Amino acid sequence: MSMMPVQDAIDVMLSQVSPLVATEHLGLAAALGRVLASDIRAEVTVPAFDNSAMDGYALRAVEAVPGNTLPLAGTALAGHAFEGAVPANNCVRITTGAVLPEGLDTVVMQEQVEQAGQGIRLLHAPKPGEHVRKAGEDIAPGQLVLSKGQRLSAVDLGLLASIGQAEVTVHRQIKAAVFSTGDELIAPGQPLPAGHLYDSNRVVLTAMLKRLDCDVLDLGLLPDKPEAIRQAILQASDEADVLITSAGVSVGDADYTRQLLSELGDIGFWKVAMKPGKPFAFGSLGTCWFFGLPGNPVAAVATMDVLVQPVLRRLAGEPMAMLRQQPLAAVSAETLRKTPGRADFQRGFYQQLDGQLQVKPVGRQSSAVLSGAAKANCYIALEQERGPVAAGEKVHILPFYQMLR
Ligand SMILES: Nc1nc2c(c(=O)[nH]1)N[C@H]1C(S)=C(S)[C@@H](COP(=O)(O)OP(=O)(O)OC[C@H]3O[C@@H](n4cnc5c(N)ncnc54)[C@H](O)[C@@H]3O)O[C@H]1N2
Ligand code: MOO
Repeated sequence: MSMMPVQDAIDVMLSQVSPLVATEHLGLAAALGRVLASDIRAEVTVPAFDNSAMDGYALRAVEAVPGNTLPLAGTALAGHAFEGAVPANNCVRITTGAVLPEGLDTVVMQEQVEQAGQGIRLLHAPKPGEHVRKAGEDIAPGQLVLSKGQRLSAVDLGLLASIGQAEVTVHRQIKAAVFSTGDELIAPGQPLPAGHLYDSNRVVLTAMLKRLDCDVLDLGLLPDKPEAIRQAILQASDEADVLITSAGVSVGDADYTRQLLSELGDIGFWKVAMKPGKPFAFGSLGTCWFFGLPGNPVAAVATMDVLVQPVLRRLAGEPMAMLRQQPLAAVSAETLRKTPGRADFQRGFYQQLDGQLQVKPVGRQSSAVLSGAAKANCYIALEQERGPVAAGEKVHILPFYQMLR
């Protein structure tokens, strides 16, 4: 089987999955990171009334002649409006957010007046409407506030609260099963026998899935025994929407996962022209999608970020238009090794320097070494057919804020 270019692999997967249809109603406190299942339109006006943007004095702009003294007719505090009519050539003491009294149109900041007996003396001529927030200037009734498919941020939740909404309808969470395989693996916290290493992939993958608000079904650390792996695959296909495994997808003697998958389900494709991450497998087990990630820790992370992330976001209900990762242009500070044939996702650190982004590789670039990846803040994404990069050449980077870190 030949290697599939990265974008083709993403396109093939996206052409097959569609958003989970089930939805649920959640209170705002539980909705952070969830994906909206319908458009949200405002039923209210925000702000609901003309109000003051400053602490100061409300008046009529036509009566505000510098040097004149205006007597105080009363007080308007936030939450406690001034009731009644304001006599001609009077003003009202007002605080930020208080209702603008009937008939008044302008607010003068308190720093721009002098106290004068029972009133104030104006030091400047305000513009009509100065420091007044008009009713509806933020949101009008019927206005689209948030669109279906939007993943809710902290600010989005605040926006919903500001229009009086206490609940939202969101897509249900993706149920994602995860397991690790390998007789050489030991759970963290245990002593490490000779020839073994700790199972870090399951920890990383679970955390990355939580970043996308998935409900994780941890099927544990499995030995290289076909029967154990078969049971886990069957459980995942019964209970989960996706199964994400690491290791066992290459050509080694104990690489059972891919073998079992072709027996129990369908392999869509295997091998992507990506470094790290070549032995990635995609397929299905009935209604459960399967992603077989390479065992090397950095390869598992990179394939999760670049290949699996868009597919999970689509499944969660995000629109196609939101899924494409947005590379930035940067200048490489160093020469980079690269051979044509696979798109390379080197781990880099970028910063702003002399008005442009500059990037350099960090740590050892081996796909078995997590320490370099932990210091990086971006992938240096080198195109499939590109060769070595000289210092000073333009490259594309994918900042980790777009990734599942
Ligand atoms: N003859 C070939 N050998 C290899 C090829 C190839 O094309 N031909 N590809 C290499 C590449 S690239 C990768 S990546 C790995 C992927 O192999 P597998 O996905 O089958 O994974 P394993 O061989 O079982 O393990 C690879 C490596 O990762 C460690 N590992 C596995 N699971 C975990 C875990 N949960 N936590 C931490 N580390 C893990 C494992 O011990 C190995 O060191 O194959 C190359 N070989
Ligand atoms: O491509 Mo493997 O996934 O580099 O080490």
